[in-house]
Amino acid sequence: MPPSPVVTLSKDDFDAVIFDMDGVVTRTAHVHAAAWKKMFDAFLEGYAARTGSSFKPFDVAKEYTRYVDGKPRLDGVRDFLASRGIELPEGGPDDSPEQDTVYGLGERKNAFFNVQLEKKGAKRYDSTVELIHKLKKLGIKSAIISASRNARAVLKSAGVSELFDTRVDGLDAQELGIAGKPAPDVFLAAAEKLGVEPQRAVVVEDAQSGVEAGRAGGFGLVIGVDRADQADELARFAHVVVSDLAEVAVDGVTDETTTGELPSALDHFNHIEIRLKSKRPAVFLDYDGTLTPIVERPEDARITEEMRQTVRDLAKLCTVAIVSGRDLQDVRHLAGIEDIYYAGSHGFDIAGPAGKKMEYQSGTDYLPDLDRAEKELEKRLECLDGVQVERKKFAIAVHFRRVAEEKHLEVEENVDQVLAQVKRLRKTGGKKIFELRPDIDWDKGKALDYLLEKLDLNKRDVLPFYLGDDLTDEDAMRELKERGIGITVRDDEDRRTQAAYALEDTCEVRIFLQKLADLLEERAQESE
Ligand SMILES: O=P(O)(O)OC[C@H]1O[C@H](O[C@H]2O[C@H](CO)[C@@H](O)[C@H](O)[C@H]2O)[C@H](O)[C@@H](O)[C@@H]1O
Repeated sequence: MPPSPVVTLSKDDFDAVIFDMDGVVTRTAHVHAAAWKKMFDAFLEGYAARTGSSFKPFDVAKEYTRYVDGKPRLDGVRDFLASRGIELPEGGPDDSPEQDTVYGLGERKNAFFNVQLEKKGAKRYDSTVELIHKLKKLGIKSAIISASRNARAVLKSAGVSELFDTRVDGLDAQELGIAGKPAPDVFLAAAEKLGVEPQRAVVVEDAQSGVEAGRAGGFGLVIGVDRADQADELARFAHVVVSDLAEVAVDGVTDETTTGELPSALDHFNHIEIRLKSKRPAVFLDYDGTLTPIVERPEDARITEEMRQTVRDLAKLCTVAIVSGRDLQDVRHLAGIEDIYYAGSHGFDIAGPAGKKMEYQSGTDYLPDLDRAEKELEKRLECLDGVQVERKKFAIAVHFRRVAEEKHLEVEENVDQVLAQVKRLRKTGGKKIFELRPDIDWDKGKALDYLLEKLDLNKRDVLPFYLGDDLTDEDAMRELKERGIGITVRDDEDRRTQAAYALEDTCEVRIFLQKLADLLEERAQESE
C-alpha cells in the first residue's frame, strides 16, 4: 500500500517543482558524507599532530548536516573549519589535493568522492522518479539543482540525466557567479530557466541549508525530505516535512500507468543494469503470453527450444521460477525446464527443482467445491460451441477464445450461475478466460512473496524481476513495486498496470532474458 499523502500538488497552485539532487533524487548523500569524513579525519589528525592539540574526528551525524550538507564544496570546507576554530590559507583553484588550503581540501574530498562514485555508482530514489513522471502527466515542469560540480556524472550514473526540464548545478553556479545555499540563488536561477515565478514553484530539499534557501527565495511551497532524522530542523524553514516523496501526491494522477505508456525494458536496459549494480536478480516468469505467444488452444502453447535454452542458461546464473495460472504438472511439462521453481494454479501449487514439493497456501479443502463446479460447468456449457473447460488442480478455467462474440455473455452468465451454486469459489478474469478458484486471499503476488521468503531472497542485495502479460500477473507486479522490477508484455489492449517497464512480445522477452544472462555471465567472469 502506498503511504497516505502528506501533501498534494495541484496544477492550480504550481507550475514547476525544483528538486535538489543529493538525498532527494539520487542516493549519494552517504557517499558524500563518507568522502568528507575521510578527507577531514586525515587533515584533522595531521593538524592535531602539528599543533599539539587533541584529534577529534569529523562527526558525520552532527557536523555533516550542520556545516557541510547541501553547500558548495568550498563553503563546506570553510564553515566546518570555522566551527573548529581552524584557519587555513584560502589557496586557489590550481591547488593540488595534497595542499592544506581550503581549495586543496576541497579537491581532496572531490577525489575521494569520485573514487566512490566510480566504484559504487549512484542510485536513485524510485519514489522521486515516480513523482516526476506524475508531474509530467499534469504538465508541471521540473528542474534539478545541485551545489555539486559532479552533478552531471552523478545524474548519469543514476540514469536520470534526461528526466528534468532544466538543471542548475555547481558548474552552472560558478559560471553564473551566484552564491550557494543557504542563499536562494540556485533555486531562483532554476525558476528563471523554467520561466516560472518562485511563488508558483515548489522546492524539494533534504538539507537544512536547502530548505532555508527555498524559504528565502519566496517559493510557494518548500518540502523538506527528512532522510537524516532532522525533521525538527527542516521544519524551521520547510512548509511541510515528509520522510519520502511517496508521501507527495499529485492531484488527479493515480499511482497506476497504462501498459502503452511504459518505457521499454530493452531500451532502458542500462537503467536496469544500474539497479543491478550491487544486487543479484531473481527472475519470476509467467508462462502463457510471456514465454509462449497466446494461441487458440491452451494445449498448443509450446515454448520454443530457443526460449527454453535461454531460461535454462539464466537459471544457471540466478534463481528462476515460473509462476503460472496453469496446473503445476501441465506447466512443468510444457516448459520442460528442470532445476527451476514452479508455481501452478496461480500459486496454489508450488514445487522446487526436481518436483520437490514446497509448502503453500493450501487449497486442498476446496477440492470438493472445485469438483462440483467442474461438473456443473461441463454440463451447462457443453452445448456452447468453442467453449473449453480446463480443470487445474486448484482452479477451473473456462476458455471462450473460440466462442462466437455474441455468445460471450452467455458463457459468463453460466459461470456466474455455477458460482452462485458453489459459494466457496471466486471468479477471476484473464485473456478470453473466466476462472473459478478457491475464495482465499491468495494470488500470484502472495505466491511470489512466499517464494522470496522461502528461498531467502527477501534481501537488500536481491532485485526480483517479474515478467507477465495478464491481469493476474498484476498482483505480482504490485508486490514488486517497491522492491523489484515488474515488466509487462504488451498486447493489443492498453490497460492499467503496476509494472515499471514493458516488452513488446515473447521474442523481446527472450532477448531481455538473454541480456540478463549475458550480464551475469560477464560479472561472473570478472570476479574470477
Ligand atoms: O499465468 P499464465 O501462465 O499466463 O496462465 C494464464 C492462463 O493461460 C492459459 O490460457 C491463456 O493462454 C491460452 C494459450 O495461449 C489461450 O488460449 C487462452 O485464451 C489464455 O487465457 C491457460 O490455459 C490457463 O489455464 C491459464 O490460467
